[in-house]
Amino acid sequence: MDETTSLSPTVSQRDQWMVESQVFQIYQLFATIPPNAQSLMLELQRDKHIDFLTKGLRHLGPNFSVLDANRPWLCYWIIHSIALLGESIDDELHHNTVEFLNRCQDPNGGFAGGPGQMPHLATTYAAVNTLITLGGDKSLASINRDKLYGFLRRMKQPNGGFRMHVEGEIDVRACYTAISVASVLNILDEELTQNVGDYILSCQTYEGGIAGEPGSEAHGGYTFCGLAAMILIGEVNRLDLPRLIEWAVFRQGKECGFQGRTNKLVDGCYSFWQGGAVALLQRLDSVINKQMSEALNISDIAEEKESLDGTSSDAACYRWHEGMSESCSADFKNIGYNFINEWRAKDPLFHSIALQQYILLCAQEQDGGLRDKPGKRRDHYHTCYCLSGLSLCQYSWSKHPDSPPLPKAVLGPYSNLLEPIHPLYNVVLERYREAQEFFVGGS
Ligand SMILES: CC(C)=CCC/C(C)=C/CC/C(C)=C/COP(=O)(O)OP(=O)(O)O
Ligand SMILES: [Zn+2]
Repeated sequence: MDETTSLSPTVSQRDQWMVESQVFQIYQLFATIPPNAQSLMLELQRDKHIDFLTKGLRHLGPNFSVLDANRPWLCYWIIHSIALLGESIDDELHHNTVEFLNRCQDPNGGFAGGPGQMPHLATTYAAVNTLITLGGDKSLASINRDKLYGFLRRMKQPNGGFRMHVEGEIDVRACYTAISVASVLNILDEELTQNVGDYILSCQTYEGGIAGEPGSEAHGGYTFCGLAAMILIGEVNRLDLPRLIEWAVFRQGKECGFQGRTNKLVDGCYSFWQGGAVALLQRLDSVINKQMSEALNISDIAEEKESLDGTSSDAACYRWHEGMSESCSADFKNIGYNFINEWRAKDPLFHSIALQQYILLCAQEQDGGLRDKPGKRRDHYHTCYCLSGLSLCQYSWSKHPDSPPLPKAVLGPYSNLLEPIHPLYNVVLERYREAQEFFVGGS
């Protein structure tokens, strides 16, 4: 390779520079305009977003036929976004959505991507979260929990993981969606949780993040899924949390938003997947401190032992992981179940104002809807996950989910404030509480 070839940029470098230049142009423009114009630029276009979302729930054009096996997802992305904005849909749309999802429910349990299709864990998660978000007895009672439990058991694999559907892939998404619905519907038991922790642990990579499957690359989407699932089953202390934090926080770059994996482009949806993982880690203070102090003690002991008998520090590190699972599991077993009440938040571990800036200035379309990055088109998926990330940012300093954030925590006018979410399930907190009352309190 001659010198010229070695100096020419790679395709990924060019893509990165293009995105940086588009983002910085927006920030430069923002910096040069008067404060009242800045305030307008930072305003969340609530009415336009509601308009874009409600239209999508009533009618979608022929281009959407590619999402025919994802119809409960469209319901979730849209209805959750509307709930985050503090609004709800009218009675007729509410009724029609419950009826539609009921037609997606398989007689043998689980929800399919559309009526007559095969049940799938991802669309089951989307349907359950939608019905919880809609709320009300009719919506909540429409979920056949006994049959759903049977579906989850059929998807369970001997290695601890779950399959997405019959003969489908086994991955960390499947673990999260199965555990999340079982947990929120109060049907989680030992048969479902058995060895899930081993499977997820086998997906934590040398970088510190979590991959979709053992041996793959760490990715924000799977990292959120793996971490949330580990919290829900009370085994989060088994992950190497200091490395996970380091990997996750360094995914926020100079564009102010998050990337999904090392050396890839910023994308608004990772405001939730990565921002959500960091928000969860922020609340695991005591587990992380315990891991760190145990690591220090162990490495002191390891050094001493190595000087005595030449045992390698790798072996000591392995023992540290083994020891952790025994010594901590009793203390932290309940952390998943009590998570929302234990809201012992520290200051955010990510730059919350910078992320809000990316979401409002780069991901928001002034005509409604949010997107991946400047130059891309709005869509319902990115609208949902950009708004979910924005909500996390706004409450990231709050010591308790019920205390409204201080104005300085909310970038732009205070009217930008969204509803708080439960960070493990990504449903609006108030709707989660109603579901808890229905599935746990009442039964
Ligand atoms: C609950 C549930 C079903 C969660 C799904 C989580 C999730 C978003 C997983 C990401 C999947 C993935 C490998 C995307 C990479 O896409 P890419 O290569 O186009 O994007 P990138 O360049 O940003 O990595
Ligand atoms: Zn995206």
